[in-house]
Order: sequence, then structure tokens, then C-alpha cells
Amino acid sequence: MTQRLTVIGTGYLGATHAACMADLGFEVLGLDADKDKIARLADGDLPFYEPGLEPVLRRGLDSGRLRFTTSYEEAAEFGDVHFLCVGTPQKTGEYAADLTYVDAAVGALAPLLHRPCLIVGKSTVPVGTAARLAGTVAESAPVGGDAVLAWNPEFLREGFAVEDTLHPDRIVAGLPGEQGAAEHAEKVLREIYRTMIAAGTPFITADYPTAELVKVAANAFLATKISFINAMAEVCEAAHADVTKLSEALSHDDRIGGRFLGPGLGFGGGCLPKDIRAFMARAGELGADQALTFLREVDEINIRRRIRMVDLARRLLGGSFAGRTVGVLGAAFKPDSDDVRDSPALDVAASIRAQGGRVTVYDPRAMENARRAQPSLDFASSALGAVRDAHAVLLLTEWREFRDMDPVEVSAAVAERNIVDGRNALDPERWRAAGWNYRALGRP
Ligand SMILES: NC(=O)c1ccc[n+]([C@@H]2O[C@H](COP(=O)([O-])OP(=O)(O)OC[C@H]3O[C@@H](n4cnc5c(N)ncnc54)[C@H](O)[C@@H]3O)[C@@H](O)[C@H]2O)c1
Ligand SMILES: O=c1ccn([C@@H]2O[C@H](COP(=O)(O)OP(=O)(O)O[C@H]3O[C@H](CO)[C@@H](O)[C@H](O)[C@H]3O)[C@@H](O)[C@H]2O)c(=O)[nH]1
Repeated sequence: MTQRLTVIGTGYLGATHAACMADLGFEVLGLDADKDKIARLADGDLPFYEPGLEPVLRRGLDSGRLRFTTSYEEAAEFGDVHFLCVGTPQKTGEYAADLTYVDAAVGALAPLLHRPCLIVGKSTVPVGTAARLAGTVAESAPVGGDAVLAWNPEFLREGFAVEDTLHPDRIVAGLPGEQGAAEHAEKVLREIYRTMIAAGTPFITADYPTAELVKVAANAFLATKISFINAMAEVCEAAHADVTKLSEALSHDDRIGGRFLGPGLGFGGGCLPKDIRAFMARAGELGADQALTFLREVDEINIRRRIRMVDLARRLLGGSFAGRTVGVLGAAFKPDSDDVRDSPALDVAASIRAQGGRVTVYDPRAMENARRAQPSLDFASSALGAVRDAHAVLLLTEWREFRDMDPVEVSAAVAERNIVDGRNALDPERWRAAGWNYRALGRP
């Protein structure tokens, strides 16, 4: 029975995967190139915010089933299965994915593989990467054909990472072309995910390219759905219609559904924006760029929401940010996360600052990351602190704390009662009743 797993790359994805696999009873060794991250994880101190994950991490450490290292030698010696969870960010100045970390991880691990094992890629990669990496493994693993590669893309959402890992919608297993290797990889993966499979989670086997494409196709669809409703918001703005009503009415059609139909400031984070761009870049390399030209529009609609938000705020302040104070609520790319990668909220805040506004930001969890990403912004230690003496308040990440704010209490802090609800998360009537000039994207 497969018991010993390594997880290479212990960021948002890998730390969650490692802790959850230990919780399921496996012996797990997490490996990262970042010594500080490994020291914190080994101490039971989660280096990022993810609801419900720290107790799982601590349980793993206390049970002795979960350990951490920076040593590839130790990982190669230990693991029957090696999960690859390193980052695949966007290349600077290009749409394509930067595969440096994936290549470095496989390059470091493969020459140390002296015993049979399965390498399981979970990172999001351009189609064709698995086949290329299988070649690297075949060339450099001392154990030869007994080191097999599978691709098992991950679909977890930040904020729900533990729940999504333990109860995924589906498991996709990209298997090698050689039949014996494919059967072996499938058997091992079915064993690892047996509790999920027993609970009815669909287990879908495919070849490498199809498995890789499922992941980017899913993110492309989600991004398209968000940009669709935000395109409708643009039309609603022009026609004085209400996109929240429109979205709700659409959602009752089962064929459309209401999820990911939330209009507002659009999508950000370490996944959707860079994944649709990498998908376009890869399709271009394959000569299939025409198939994905619509994703360029999806991306542009999304970026236009940020510009529109800044324009709306500027107009509310009489046409200029100069000498004006803006309170920004939210820095994370979405609530229940401290992740500020490609955060629409921080982008808007930085843009207003660049246009001469005084901007003070507050986020319940993302302050440290936000300060590091945008050191020139001012930060407050509470929501009321951020909006103190503001001429306009912008709600840019819909944390519960902000949705529950009492407009009367907030009134006492600000200089002028102007609010722009960038996430359509507040009740306009409640704010207007308290004397606020309430504005939102896509609503009259
Ligand atoms: N964050 C998510 O919600 C999520 C969900 C599904 C898929 N993914 C995909 O998973 C991958 C990881 O994403 P993430 O958000 O966890 O990124 P992250 O930046 O939080 O974590 C990546 C980790 O890999 C480590 N690393 C880099 N090079 C290494 C090396 N050579 N050896 C060992 N460790 C190394 C980094 O130090 C970092 O801790 C990406 O491909 C991403 O697209 C992420
Ligand atoms: O109706 C909606 C839903 C989401 N968003 C925004 O879209 C972004 C992404 O949200 P979400 O998808 O929940 O967050 P991620 O954690 O980035 O998860 C996505 O990216 C992951 C990494 O690839 C995948 O694993 C997940 O399945 C996929 O949902 C955020 O900025 C949200 O504010 C909207 O604007 N409107």
C-alpha cells in the first residue's frame, strides 16, 4: 500500500495538499526551496491565511505523519509518490507561463530517484509540459522506467482549500501512453484518493494533454463567465439598468446557473488571470491561437472593470483625486484569503494613489502582503481607520466584516458620505437611507 508521499512546493496548493494527505493517514514529507517557509510550517505556523488549514497542519505535525524539509535527497529517499506543487507564474512581460520552477523541481528530483516511484504533477502547466517532463525523468532517473509520471491537475479555490481538497468535484488523472505505466499510475492514484472515490467523486483518466487542458479550460470558462456578466454590467451602465437584477434573473435558468456570475470589479489572484494568458500563449505556439481570441476579450473586459472603478471614484470626487482622501476596504483578490497576487483591489488603490489621491487601505488578513506589494500606499489597522476623513469609500473586496458595516457608524468617521461598492456586496437602500451617495458598478 502506498503510504509515503512527498509534496514539492508548499505554497497555497502544496501546504494544503500535504496537510490534507497527512490527515487522510498518509506519511507526508513537504519540501520547499524557501527555508523560512519550511521552518514556519514545521512549527505549525501557516505562512499564509487559509481558513481551517492551520488545525489540519498541526494535527499532521502532532501525529508525526507530517514533516517538512528542504532536502531533495531526503524527499527522493522517502517518497513512493512525489506531488509537484511548485508555482507556474506568468513570465515577466509575456503571456506565457514561467516553467522555471517546475523544471528546477523535476531537474533536482529525477537524478536522485533510485527506487520505483510515481511523480504526480499538480501545478497548472501549458499543454505538452507533462510529456516533456516525462522525457526528463526517463533520461535522468537512475531507476529508469520505474519512475512514472502522471498529471493530476488541482481545482481547489483559496478560501475553501481544505474542503475542496478533501471533497473535490472531480479527480483528473493524466496517464502516460505506455500501458503498463498507465495502469500502475492509475492504481496508485486510485489508492491515494480512495476516500474521495468511495464518496462518489468522479475519477476521470485521460492522456497527458487532455488532463492538462481540463485545468486551463475550467479556468478559462470561469473567467469567461465572470467577464460575460461584467460585459453585461457595461451595457447596464449605458442603459441605466441593474446588472445585479439581471444576474439574478439569469441564474434561475439551470443551464446558466448563478455561480461565477457575480458582477463587480472582476477576477484577480494567482490563477485565473495568468492561466488564461498562458493558455492563449500556448495555443499560439500550437497554431491554434484563433480558437482562443475570445480570451483576449475576456481579459480586456476584466481589466476595464478596474479602470471603470477608478473613473467612477474620480467622478464622484468632482473630476480629480488631487487633495482628496480615499478609504479602500479590501486588498486581497477575494475574501477569506491573504493573497494579493494580481489583486483588483490593490490595483485600483495604487492607480488612485498614482493619480494624486491620498489612499488608506485596510484588509482583515492581507495587510502584510499588501504592504510588501504596494509600499507607497497608506494602511490602517481597522476599517474605520481606513475611511477616517475620507471623501470617498471604496469597497473592493467583499469581506463579511465590510458587508456587515453599519452605514450610520461609518458616517461618523468620513468627511463625505460617498461610497462605491465594487463588489455589489452592500444593500444600496440601507446606505442611501443613512444619507450616503451609494454607487456601484453596473447599477443605476
Ligand atoms: N493557489 C491555488 O488556489 C491553486 C489552485 C490550483 C492550482 N494551483 C497551481 O498550483 C501551483 C502552485 O500555486 P500556489 O498558489 O501554491 O503558488 P505559491 O507561490 O503559493 O507556492 C509555490 C511554492 O513553490 C516553491 N518552489 C518554487 N521553486 C521550487 C523548487 N525548485 N523546489 C521546491 N519548491 C519550490 C515556492 O517557494 C513556493 O512556496 C501553480 O501552478 C498554480 O497555478 C494553485
Ligand atoms: O462571480 C464571481 C466569482 C469570482 N469573482 C472573482 O474571481 C476571482 C477568482 O475567484 P475564485 O475562482 O473563487 O478564486 P481562486 O482561488 O483563484 O480559484 C480559481 O483558480 C484556482 C487556481 O487555478 C482554481 O483551482 C479554482 O478552481 C478557480 O476557481 C476573484 O478575484 C473573485 O473576486 C468574481 O468577480 N465574480
